[in-house]
Amino acid sequence: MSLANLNIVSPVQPLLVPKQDYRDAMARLGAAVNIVTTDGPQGRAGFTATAVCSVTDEPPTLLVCLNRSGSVYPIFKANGTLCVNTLSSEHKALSNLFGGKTGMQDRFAAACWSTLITGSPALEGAVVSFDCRIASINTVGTHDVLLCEVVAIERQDDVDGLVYFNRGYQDLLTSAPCG
Ligand SMILES: NC(=O)C1=CN([C@@H]2O[C@H](COP(=O)(O)OP(=O)(O)OC[C@H]3O[C@@H](n4cnc5c(N)ncnc54)[C@H](O)[C@@H]3O)[C@@H](O)[C@H]2O)C=CC1
Ligand SMILES: Cc1cc2nc3c(=O)[nH]c(=O)nc-3n(C[C@H](O)[C@H](O)[C@H](O)COP(=O)(O)O)c2cc1C
Repeated sequence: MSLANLNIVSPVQPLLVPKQDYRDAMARLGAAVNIVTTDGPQGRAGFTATAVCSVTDEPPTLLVCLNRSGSVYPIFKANGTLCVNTLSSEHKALSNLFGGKTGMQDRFAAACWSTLITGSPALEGAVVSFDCRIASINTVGTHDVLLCEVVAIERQDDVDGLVYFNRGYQDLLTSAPCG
């Protein structure tokens, strides 16, 4: 038999773990907290996201996983640009506000914003803001994976970071206390 005829994908599908087991396990995987924003022809929108990570530095690319059932989904897709604002320890209330069910006006009124290149809102006081154009989109289950090329960066090196772990927030100190 030639190698080309070998069936390397098993016809027997292994059973998948239940959704709640997966969520309980993912709750133990700490992650940075971000507010992802956009502005453009379809208007302004933003949402809290932990499903963000670096893909490659050539070209500088990160990914954002966005639930297609969210009110913000069609706005991001149509605008084609976004800004990933990584939150500091001062931003816990803002994270909850952008985490759903609040109108866009109220979400954005709670903080100060500027713009970098794309026009997507950059959060003042963010640990870092990555201004991006959406280069491609892959659909996986309930989410779209947005592959985003970074066109501008703004950093603040002297603020403490924020991590979401065990369904709660933890501060990340920029410099450990002396002693
Ligand atoms: N990737 C996502 O879409 C995430 C969505 N959320 C949203 O925030 C709500 C509160 O989250 P938690 O307090 O952490 O409790 P939870 O029990 O609903 O979620 C636990 C963990 O599972 C993962 N998760 C939750 N919903 C998910 C989804 N639809 N797709 C993929 N992964 C998901 C995340 O890592 C989350 O921290 C969730 O119910 C969900 O709506 C939270 C974190 C990530
Ligand atoms: C801590 C936290 C992390 C979240 N991470 C994501 C994420 O990575 N991707 C996502 O699509 N939604 C995520 N969400 C949910 C969105 O923020 C929420 O669905 C979004 O604000 C849209 O809500 P709306 O449909 O009420 O406008 C997260 C929520 C919280 C509180």
